[in-house]
Amino acid sequence: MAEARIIDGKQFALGLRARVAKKVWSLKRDFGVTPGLAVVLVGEDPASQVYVRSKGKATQEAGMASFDHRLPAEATEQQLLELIERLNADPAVNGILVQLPLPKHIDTARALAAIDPAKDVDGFHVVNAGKLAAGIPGATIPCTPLGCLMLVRDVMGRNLRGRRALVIGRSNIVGKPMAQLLLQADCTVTIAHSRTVDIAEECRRADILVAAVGRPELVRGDWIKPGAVVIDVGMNRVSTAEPGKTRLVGDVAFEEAMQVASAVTPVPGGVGPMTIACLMLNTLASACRAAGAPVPAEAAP
Ligand SMILES: NC(=O)C1=CN([C@@H]2O[C@H](COP(=O)(O)OP(=O)(O)OC[C@H]3O[C@@H](n4cnc5c(N)ncnc54)[C@H](OP(=O)(O)O)[C@@H]3O)[C@@H](O)[C@H]2O)C=CC1
Ligand SMILES: Nc1nc(=O)c2c([nH]1)NC[C@@H]1CN(c3ccc(C(=O)N[C@@H](CCC(=O)O)C(=O)O)cc3)C=[N+]21
Ligand SMILES: [Mg+2]
Repeated sequence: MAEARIIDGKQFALGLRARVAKKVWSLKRDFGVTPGLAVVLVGEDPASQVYVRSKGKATQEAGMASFDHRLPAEATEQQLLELIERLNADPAVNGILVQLPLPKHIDTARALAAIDPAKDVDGFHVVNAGKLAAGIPGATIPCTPLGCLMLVRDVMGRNLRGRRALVIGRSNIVGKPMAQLLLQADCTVTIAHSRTVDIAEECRRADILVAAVGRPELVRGDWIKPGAVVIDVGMNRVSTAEPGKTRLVGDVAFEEAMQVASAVTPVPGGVGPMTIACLMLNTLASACRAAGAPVPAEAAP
């Protein structure tokens, strides 16, 4: 069989960001509104600093206002909650993203609950998670699952009815909302996790396989159904033969998957860039709702 198609998430994300930038411009022209995204980083974790910088750059490239807020690693939970309250009250801020993970002395659930659900561009607030689960329109959809669904539809078409989907991972930020989206799209959805008995066998049934685990190359080629579409969310930094040098690998053994699947996302260049593009889309959508302007259809899949 021929090798699988490599799903170019980087290219798709560039296109999405260009569509967002156009709509930002018309929102300015027609409603006099410039969307604004505030990113809050607590502490100096180098990986988080890299993400936060690329989010700020993407925000400006989309013509939106970017607000950067840094708190020291020792900041108290109260200081973070006060900052979130100020951002909730600031009309120039349409989106608030509190970069995760937070230092251990801060209660993540409490911080996320403090964000105004209308400004929760991550879609992590229980109001948005609940709306997604209950099928209530107007929810903000978490960026990574939304981006994954866009890539699946780009390959398989919009109609996913009756497809068997397996999501590996059940976190609130990736696995669970991913499963909800696929269910809403009429797939037959299974969720696997660390207590799943025979994960390879579950994988072999799946037409759509989404791996969001955080285990380098866990998913092997012989776990994959021939012709399946494989979405690799994993971002694992592993050491190489060269001392001090690291590289990024996904949760899927990419070369093996390419021999069996019909399409596979690479790491990097797959899901990661889609997460950022969907964050831009969600920020635009929040600004549209605040201004009473039509919400882009792509934000409500
Ligand atoms: N590209 C992007 O934009 C993003 C990438 N990521 C990446 O995606 C991955 C997952 O992230 P996240 O959901 O936050 O991670 P979590 O650690 O919160 O969740 C991991 C999930 O995988 C399950 N799991 C762990 N080990 C196994 C195993 N051996 N077999 C089966 N299931 C297992 C866990 O099961 P249990 O619940 O039983 O513990 C858990 O449900 C990470 O690599 C992360 O870096 C995350 C966000 C965005
Ligand atoms: N509140 C919050 N929201 C998040 O959405 C959030 C978060 N916290 N904490 C961390 C994770 C991780 N995450 C990524 C975003 C972009 C890439 C990305 O752009 N990756 C590129 C480049 C990777 C590289 O080269 O380092 C790629 O995969 O091609 C990856 C991962 C968002 N997260
Ligand atoms: Mg996200």
